Amino acid sequence: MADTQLPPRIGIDRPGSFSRSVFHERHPVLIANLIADNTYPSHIRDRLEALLAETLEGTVPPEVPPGPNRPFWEAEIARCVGTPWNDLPFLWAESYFYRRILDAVDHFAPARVFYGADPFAPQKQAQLDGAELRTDLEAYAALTERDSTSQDRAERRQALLRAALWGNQADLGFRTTTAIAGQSDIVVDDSPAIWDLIDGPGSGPVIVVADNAGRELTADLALIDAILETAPVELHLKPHPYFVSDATGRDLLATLDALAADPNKPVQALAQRLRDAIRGDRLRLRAHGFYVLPTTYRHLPPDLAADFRAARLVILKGDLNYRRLVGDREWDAATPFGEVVDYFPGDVAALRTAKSDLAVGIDPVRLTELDNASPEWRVSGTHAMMQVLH
Ligand SMILES: O=P(O)(O)OC[C@@]1(O)O[C@H](CO)[C@@H](O)[C@@H]1O
Repeated sequence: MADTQLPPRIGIDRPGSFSRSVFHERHPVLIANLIADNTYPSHIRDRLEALLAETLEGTVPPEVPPGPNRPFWEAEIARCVGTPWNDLPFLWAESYFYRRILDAVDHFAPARVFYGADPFAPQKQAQLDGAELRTDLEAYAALTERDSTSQDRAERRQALLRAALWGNQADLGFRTTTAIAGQSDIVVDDSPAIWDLIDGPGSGPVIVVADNAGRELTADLALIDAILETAPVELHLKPHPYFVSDATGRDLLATLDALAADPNKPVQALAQRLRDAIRGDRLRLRAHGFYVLPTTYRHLPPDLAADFRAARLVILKGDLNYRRLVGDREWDAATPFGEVVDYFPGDVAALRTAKSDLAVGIDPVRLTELDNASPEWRVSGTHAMMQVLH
């Protein structure tokens, strides 16, 4: 589909909309949490509160916040300076908001005390230490202990894929103001095609573009371990903190440590296999500046496009990757997935729990049922989808 045919961008101006609630209801709690969780001196707390006030009532200032991708942000801010936050596109505004948070807490300020510190680390660590993750790991241990027949193996692989899918509920940005109300439904399930691509011919890797640290990354790593039985894997991570719990390289290392220290032997063995795979370059790790930009996958940098083209499958995890894949726009949810993402350079699978207004590729009859039965299904995190283009 050509750029000119795309529907309008989702904004944050409409009263009562989900996107507006993210800025006007979620972000005040998010900033309060940052201030409560971290030992920030008053000037950093003041900056965070001023940023929040600016996003609620102010306009985009001319200063370019420090950090990577500077030329990109210089051009974007030159274009948007003076624009009221309320008139910005949702995805752009959120991406810029998180960069401004990192500026406010001195994340990119060399020689300052909080240089490089992750403002969301206390929340991420609490999830790594939490009871929910312990339960996940018990379930993993039980699942992997009874693997003898080929049917068991197929069931185990499918269980790991589903765990990685539902792991996306553990997103701490979403949980800032929303309690999870269970796992209701997989609205689209293209999982047979996912396994066919993973097990298919060719020497290219499966690329997994991670989303959240903690429980989601743990489930992703268990899935990656299963994929490694048939294909090399490349795990793509954020180069710096973003959208609260997005996984960085440091989060990966902390997760491997947590798995290695777990009392369950199968979990310790998982950590060992993953570490061996990293040492042996069968599991490659990559961070890329593209993953912290508000642009969509339509505008991939050439190096990532080449990697995606050479991969046997690209698995995009989570809601934000979905928004960037299909475009954060007012789609008719019945628009075929393949029509929307036909631009993608290779085979791609999107695994997300629905936590924002947009969806595509939903069967029209199913869509009517969903809209009638639970009007909040697009934003409640209780509905999931696994969609494939190949
Ligand atoms: O990418 P993720 O972690 O699945 O979700 C990102 C998210 O928390 O951010 C947006 C609101 O800030 C929503 O799209 C979604 O709820």
